[in-house]
Amino acid sequence: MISVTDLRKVYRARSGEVAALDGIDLHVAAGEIHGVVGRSGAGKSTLVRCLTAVERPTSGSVRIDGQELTSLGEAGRRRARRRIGMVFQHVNLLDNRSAAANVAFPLELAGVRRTARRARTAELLELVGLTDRARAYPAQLSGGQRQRVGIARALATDPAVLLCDEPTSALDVTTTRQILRLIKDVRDRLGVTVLLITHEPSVVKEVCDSVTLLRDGRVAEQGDLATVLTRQSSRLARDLLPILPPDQPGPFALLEVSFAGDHPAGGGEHRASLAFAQLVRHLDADVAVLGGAVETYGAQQFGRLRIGLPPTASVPDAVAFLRARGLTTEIVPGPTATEETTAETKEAATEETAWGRAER
Ligand SMILES: Nc1ncnc2c1ncn2[C@@H]1O[C@H](COP(=O)(O)OP(=O)(O)OP(=O)(O)O)[C@@H](O)[C@H]1O
Repeated sequence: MISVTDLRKVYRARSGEVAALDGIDLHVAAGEIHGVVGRSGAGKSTLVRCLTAVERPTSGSVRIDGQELTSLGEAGRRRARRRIGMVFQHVNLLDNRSAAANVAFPLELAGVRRTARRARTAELLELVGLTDRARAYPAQLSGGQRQRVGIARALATDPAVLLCDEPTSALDVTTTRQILRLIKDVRDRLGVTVLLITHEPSVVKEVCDSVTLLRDGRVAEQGDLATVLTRQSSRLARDLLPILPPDQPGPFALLEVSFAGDHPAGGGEHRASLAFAQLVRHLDADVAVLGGAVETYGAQQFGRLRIGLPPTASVPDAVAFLRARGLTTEIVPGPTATEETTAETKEAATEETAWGRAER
């Protein structure tokens, strides 16, 4: 549905050229919710402008719903924009129009007749849970309600893609969660493809099926959520499943284990805890759980655990054992390892880096 290939946008500034986007590939299947996350300056706004054909890329291709945007003239770009519903951080509703009239506005512009307009507006207000606030003016609505009106308005012309640019950045935690649930609900009911741009990694784990981490105009990490969160040295996994560093060094070699799988309560196997129990038996040594973060989203459970191995245990053996059971396992380099394990740790860590590079 959304297909961006080798997209580059270079701005000429007084200080020289700035590559705001430097070879972006991004493919989002129909009906998927894809998150694009990145810090300030990563290139998110430039990407939004290229996707909405407001900005012409320096090179590369942007296809939405099968249509190439980069080669269109002004009229074609205007038409293409109608296939994209936009939701912004600041909703920009028309103050002198009621919620219903705001939702109806794009239908008026598209020349939809009054009766059809009314029916569609009622349907959309019902979809976003605002039927009883149809006559309220923006000043009489809360921030979350205004965003709901914004979502209904974006969906009015039945777009193929809903592009949400920082849709929750101005909202509190509870309202953020409600709006994200609404976006998911809208996708489930209408099958619309959603691209959600945000600087907050936590937004991604709430609703996204897949994610792209942008850094300095490039794709730093990309894939479905489970793959990205269990990838070796994933920056997103560290942000989304943070583990506090240990209070004090102990006589342990430290391993970090990441996993994703079906939630055990839903009948899924509890791969990680099974593997740890087996590891204890295999090593015939105590394995300490020193920290961790486990979260459940939908039917999936994601986790990162830091475990400590006693000096008697072989680190490479433990790493191989856990990896063979499908768990992403990394050695945490640090001063906590004993002399004997340090050599092994370094060796394994070198392998680790090479493996990471090979994978990329
Ligand atoms: N019109 C422009 N002229 C020159 N440089 C620009 C222009 N627009 C963006 N840039 C530069 O391109 C890079 C990416 O900017 P962009 O606004 O896309 O990032 P962003 O991820 O949206 O950041 P933020 O979250 O702060 O909005 C930055 O280095 C920015 O300074």
